Amino acid sequence: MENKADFDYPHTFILLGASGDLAKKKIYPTIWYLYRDNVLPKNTKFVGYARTSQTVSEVREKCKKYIKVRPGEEDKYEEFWAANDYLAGAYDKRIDFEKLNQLICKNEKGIVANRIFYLAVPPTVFEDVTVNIKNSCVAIKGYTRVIIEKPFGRDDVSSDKLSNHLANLFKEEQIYRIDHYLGKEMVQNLMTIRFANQIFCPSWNRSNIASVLISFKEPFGTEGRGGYFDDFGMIRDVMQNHLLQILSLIAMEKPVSLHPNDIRDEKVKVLRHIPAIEMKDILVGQYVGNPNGNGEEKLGYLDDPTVPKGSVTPTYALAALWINNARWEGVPFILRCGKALNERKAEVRIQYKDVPGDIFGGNTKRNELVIRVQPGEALYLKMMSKSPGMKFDLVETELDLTYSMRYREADVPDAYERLILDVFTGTQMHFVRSDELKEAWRIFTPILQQLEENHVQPHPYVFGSRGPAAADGKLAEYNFKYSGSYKWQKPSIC
Ligand SMILES: NC(=O)C1=CN([C@@H]2O[C@H](COP(=O)(O)OP(=O)(O)OC[C@H]3O[C@@H](n4cnc5c(N)ncnc54)[C@H](OP(=O)(O)O)[C@@H]3O)[C@@H](O)[C@H]2O)C=CC1
Ligand SMILES: O=C1O[C@H](COP(=O)(O)O)[C@@H](O)[C@H](O)[C@H]1O
Repeated sequence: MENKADFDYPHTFILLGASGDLAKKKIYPTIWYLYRDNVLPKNTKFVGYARTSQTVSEVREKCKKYIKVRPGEEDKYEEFWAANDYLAGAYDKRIDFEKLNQLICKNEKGIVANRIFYLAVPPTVFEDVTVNIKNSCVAIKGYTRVIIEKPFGRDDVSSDKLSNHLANLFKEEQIYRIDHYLGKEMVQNLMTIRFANQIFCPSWNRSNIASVLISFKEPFGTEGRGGYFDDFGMIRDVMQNHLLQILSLIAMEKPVSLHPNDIRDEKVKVLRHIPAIEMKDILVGQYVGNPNGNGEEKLGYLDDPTVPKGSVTPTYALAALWINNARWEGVPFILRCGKALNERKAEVRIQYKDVPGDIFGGNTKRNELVIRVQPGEALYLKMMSKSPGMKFDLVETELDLTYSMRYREADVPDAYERLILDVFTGTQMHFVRSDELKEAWRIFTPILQQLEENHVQPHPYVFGSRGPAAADGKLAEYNFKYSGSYKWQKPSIC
């Protein structure tokens, strides 16, 4: 936090794009939960702004489906909406932003007051909105912070343009680039797992680790969002941001301290060791229809009427990234993500090398440290043990930290709750810095260009399957061994 006393000043949270999907599904519910839990500064007001002419009651009605109000919270909920205002205005008219400024000033009473702008708007109006905030709406005394959502450009050139545009208007300390995966419990746990456990630190390197697999799977397709998605594709949607962020937290060196800039310095450093992805190291896929997916017909990506005919946009991608430094040279970091797959899952698998000098007749299996981000946060280490009893056989088993069992009372907050609260407290640890973004685009832009210019045909995979058949072959190629022999005995409480 810049200054603890900041929390005593009036704050205004301004949601631009307040009529949109993200606003109603995610941002309004999140600010309500933060308000309900009394973690926001006492005098916080909320202002929605968008082109649509509507009242606060209408906004409230639209959000109803997505907001949870528990019994006993009704009065607080009324109070929350009473702290809300809404103004309709254009994104490109300075005069409208001057009106917005007047509305914000109502809460401020001429003293020090802080303002947070959340840009839940499409990239097309991004530049206008930020210029208008700068010209008409910055706090006179107090801070102005701006939260922005991806896409942060679509390649290195457009991302640099956006970064330069923002840098001309705001200081880096004012800009909070959200990658909501950085707000997830197990992603935030990565540094603790690594740097607070002597057992992992010494083995976290090329001498011991064979490969690292970072996966994101979703069981649904683009579902009418195909038009938007088609312009970006799976690599830009998930791999270049969420999965690469996870990679950098797994691979970076220990930061000097927990200061946000020390952490981000290390993330940038490790990214600088990664060369741009080569064509030989990528496999892309696109889902096709499944007449009997989960008991009902599932349409293929190209069947979505909002998707351009014959599109080769990937809905699945697997890529191996190489980190050319002393710790990781030769260890493949496999990033894998896809829509319309068999399950919802985000996880990391750190697969250790085979035990050298085997004395167990080749029956040992590799250790694997699995960090399950979602669903059901868990950390488990697959290991070999003697089978209990008279025999001297080996069994594959696990050391298991399943959150729902170990921390039954814990309330794991949603990623957006943590991240928005971080903006109020002024901590940028879990936000993307501009130089990180630059490195991310350096790694991904060439391969995106090659895929697009060469119109590379994606491998088809059936909606609801594990992805293209060729992907498992790729995993083996990158020294990720799947034996299929591991069996987990689900505890009855799980
Ligand atoms: N604490 C907990 O909650 C714990 C839960 N478990 C559960 O036990 C089950 C098994 O554990 P897990 O570590 O996943 O065991 P496995 O090593 O058997 O891995 C299973 C995963 O491997 C992948 N896979 C399947 N076929 C192949 C193939 N031919 N080639 C390569 N990969 C393949 C699949 O994921 P994909 O489709 O993504 O490739 C599958 O989910 C899981 O459901 C796990 O969640 C285990 C331990 C603790
Ligand atoms: O950023 C994105 O993430 C979501 C998945 O988020 P999760 O928190 O539900 O795992 C994904 O559906 C979307 O396409 C992508 O833009």
